[in-house]
Amino acid sequence: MAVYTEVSLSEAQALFKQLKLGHVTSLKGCAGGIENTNYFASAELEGQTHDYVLTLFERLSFEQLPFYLQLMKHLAQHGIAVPEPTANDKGALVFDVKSKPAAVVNKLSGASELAPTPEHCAQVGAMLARMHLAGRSFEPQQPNLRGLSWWNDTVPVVLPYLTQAQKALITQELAYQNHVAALSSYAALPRGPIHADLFRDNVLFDTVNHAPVLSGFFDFYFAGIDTWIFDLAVCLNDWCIDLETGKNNAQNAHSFIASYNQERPLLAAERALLPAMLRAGALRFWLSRLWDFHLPREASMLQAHDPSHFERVLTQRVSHLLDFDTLAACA
Ligand SMILES: Nc1ncnc2c1ncn2[C@@H]1O[C@H](COP(=O)(O)OP(=O)(O)OP(=O)(O)O)[C@@H](O)[C@H]1O
Ligand SMILES: N[C@@H](CCO)C(=O)O
Repeated sequence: MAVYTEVSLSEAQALFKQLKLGHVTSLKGCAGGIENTNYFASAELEGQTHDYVLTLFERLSFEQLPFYLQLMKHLAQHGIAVPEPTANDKGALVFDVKSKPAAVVNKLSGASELAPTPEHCAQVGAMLARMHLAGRSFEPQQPNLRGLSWWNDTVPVVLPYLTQAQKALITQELAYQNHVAALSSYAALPRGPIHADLFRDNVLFDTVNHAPVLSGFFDFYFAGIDTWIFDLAVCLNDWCIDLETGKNNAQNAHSFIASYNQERPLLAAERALLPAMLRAGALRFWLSRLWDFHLPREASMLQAHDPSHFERVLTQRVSHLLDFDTLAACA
């Protein structure tokens, strides 16, 4: 149960009053999630009930949060289905609840799809592309804090915990990624705000007439400025991967890339570097999972995910350099 900090109805009431969201009629701790305290709240305003999520951030600070919340607000206001943070009179999006930074966003409907089909992938791919385009007019800058410089800092920290074969794989991959990052074709890639963690559990779908309808993306707290193709690669490494074997699911990948490409045609340089970015995405999550697993932070509430899954994905991505059929199909 992800309620690390208890919030009373009257504390929620005070915040909702400040935000002019009406009278809180229900407040329930949310069982999902492991990083933050989340409450589902309903509030009545002018005879209508609206549903919200009240989040108390257990890891991120008051200073770090505006980038993420402003990005969500910007995307929501540009027609992308993401939770929109509520501002107070002064335009602030982060508030103090129980000495923790807190925010209130609208609740998206639906549920995560943990066994996605090509139809789910098509909808996520299209909205990912639209999200990238909508992000072009977002001005605040914050790098992807889980990007190359974090990999360079963190690989040496996890090395002592690895077997010889794992050490070889991770150091060779890091060297390869440093090489890619130095290429002029990499420097020229289009970039902007990316989600950077858009896994199956960060997307919700409704069911309408027995068919899935994407209701939105959430959990933007690893977002940052990075290449759009890296964001696409992170998605392909989760939505289009067999979780048992780490193997590419070509049907899902084709659907994901084709619908992304329809909204925003990939540049030749992006196509050329996609295989390298698939490796980068696998390295990023293998590394963060190794780091969480072997070096749990003090008093951390995070339950580490299985690192070996992304070791398998990386191995697959390195040995099957490119799923040519998938890319060719969306050319
Ligand atoms: N805006 C939203 N609308 C609907 N449901 C939401 C929203 N935000 C969060 N949720 C629900 O709350 C659950 C927990 O949210 P989230 O995944 O952001 O938790 P977390 O603890 O912040 O992060 P983590 O994914 O790292 O555990 C989600 O699985 C989702 O079901
Ligand atoms: N999506 C990440 C968890 C952090 O949000 C992972 O699966 O390792």
